Formats: sequence, C-alpha cells, structure tokens
Amino acid sequence: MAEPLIPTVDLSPFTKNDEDGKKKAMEVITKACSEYGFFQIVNHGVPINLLQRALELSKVFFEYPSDEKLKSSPASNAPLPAGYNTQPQQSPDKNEYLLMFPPGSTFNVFPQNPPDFKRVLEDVFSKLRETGLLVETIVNQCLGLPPNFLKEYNHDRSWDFMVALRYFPATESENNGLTEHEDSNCISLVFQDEAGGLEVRKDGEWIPVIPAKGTLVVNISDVIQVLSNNKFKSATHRVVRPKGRSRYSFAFFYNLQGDKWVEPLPHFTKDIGESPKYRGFQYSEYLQLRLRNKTHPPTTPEDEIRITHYNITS
Ligand SMILES: O=C(O)CCC(=O)C(=O)O
Ligand SMILES: [Fe+2]
Repeated sequence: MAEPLIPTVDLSPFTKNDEDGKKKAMEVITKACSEYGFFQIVNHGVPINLLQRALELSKVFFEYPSDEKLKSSPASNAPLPAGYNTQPQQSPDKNEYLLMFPPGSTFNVFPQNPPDFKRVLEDVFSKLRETGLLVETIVNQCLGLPPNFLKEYNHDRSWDFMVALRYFPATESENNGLTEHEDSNCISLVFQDEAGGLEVRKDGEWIPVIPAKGTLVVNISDVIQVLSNNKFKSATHRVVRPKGRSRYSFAFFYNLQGDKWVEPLPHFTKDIGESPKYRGFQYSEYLQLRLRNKTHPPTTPEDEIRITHYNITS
C-alpha cells in the first residue's frame, strides 16, 4: 500500500499509558514537525459524531441568505471580529466564516439558527481545547523541554479562538480559497469535509491533505518555531477551492496570551552553542502586524508581515 502523504498518528497510547506506543508516535511527530510542521491525529478525544455534526450545522448556517447570516455580525469592540464575517471584496481569499472565542466570552456572537449550532460550537471548542493541550504536552516532550514547560508558559486559554469556514466553489479562472501562509499562534487543529482542498508545502511541493472522517490535522505554528529556534517548523499551508461545490472546514487556534515575550529558548540556543535565529518580541505586537496584513493589504503579497520579520540575519 502506498504511504499516506501526511502521517497519521494514533494518540490513544497517551491516554492508555502505553510507553512503547507513545515512543513510536513521538518519533513520527518529531520527524513531521522537524520537516514541515503538519501531521494528522486519530483517537484524539473529540467524538467523531461531534465533528460531523459541526460540519453539517455549519453547512446549514452558511447556506442561509445573507440577511439571516448578517444577524450574527460582530460587535465592534472585539479584538477579532467574533461572529459572522465575509472577506473584503478585494481579498484573494474566497471564503466566509464564523469566529468564536472560548464559550462564555462576552465577545461571542452566535447565530440563533440552526437552533443546535451554538451548543455544538461550544462543545467542539471545549473538546478541541483539550486536544490542543494534549498535543502541546506531546510537542513539549518531543522537543525535550522540561515537563509542563509549554503548559506553564502558555497557561491563559482566553486567547484561543475557532473559525467555521465556508469556501465558495472554484471558478473556471481561479481557485484560491486561502492564500499560502503560516499560522501565528502555537498549534492549530483543522478538520475539513470530504471536498478536501487543504495543502501543506513540503520540500517546495504542495501536498494535499486527503480528507478522512474524524481525523484532525495538526499544524505547528510560528510561536513553536521561534521558541524552538526552527527545530520545529511552522507549516506553510493554503486552501484550494474545489470546483462545483462549496467546501467546509473548522480551524481551532491554540493561541498564546498577547503580553507574552516570544524568543528562542536557551534550550535551543546557548545551552547547545547555537545563535538565536529570531529577535524577541511581544506576541501582541506580532498579532497586530498580522492583522494589519488583512486590514491594509500591501500592494505586493510578498510584503505581508510573516515571522521572518523577526529574523536575525547576520
Ligand atoms: O480551512 C482550512 O482547512 C484551513 C484554514 C486555515 O489555514 C486558517 O484559517 O488559518
Ligand atoms: Fe492556517
């Protein structure tokens, strides 16, 4: 049988305390994170039915007429526009989305319909947050950091957010759904419907993530890349829209508190005689620069701020 293109890791050894299984899983994860920062997980603790239900309900929601969706427009004071959003007309990203912060956040604006949607979104969020913590713990161990290091550094869960996305069908002339990028946060978890379209760049080639029910995609993001001084890679990924149908997905961003200082850790620099590859920065500063890419897009996309903004080049 052909090798699956993106490795799929069974996380059950981590809940069953199967030491041998954990070791094997960690080898696969370490390799994937060192090369390109993407892998898939099964037995991750989020019920498959819940993931399916979330996709079904988001499909119902996004198929409503605009005026119904616009009833969940964001309140103006939120740090990110929680609620229903469309991309600006000039954006190359042809999607619409519903964004939420943790259940109970006062920024959240939920649709009234379909009636079960809010409860399912809150459930999915809570479950993905638990899986995010588990993955962070595994990444911590794969990086050889002291136990609980990342958990303690990244203890404030109020910055996490999730988006339900709907991508419009490709046209004859273009199929960009989400332009290539790296996520700014720590770890992202994604699931997509059977239309597929998510791709990751490995050795200069775009590798499609073949959709598989109940499977979550793990995406290592910029904060982990900086802390580990490039030992683990922030995945470059994009979404290509399929023809003839819309495509639905969810992305959960296991984030970091804005006032945290981010810089390569001593473990990956002075302790091993390596120079830092990034200068330190406050996370909220980087978030603002990234947000500005969206609100004030530069004329050439190459001028968008990425994590390379903090590179030490000498
Ligand atoms: O829709 C997807 O599959 C991925 C979304 C994504 O990469 C993002 O929102 O940053
Ligand atoms: Fe992304």
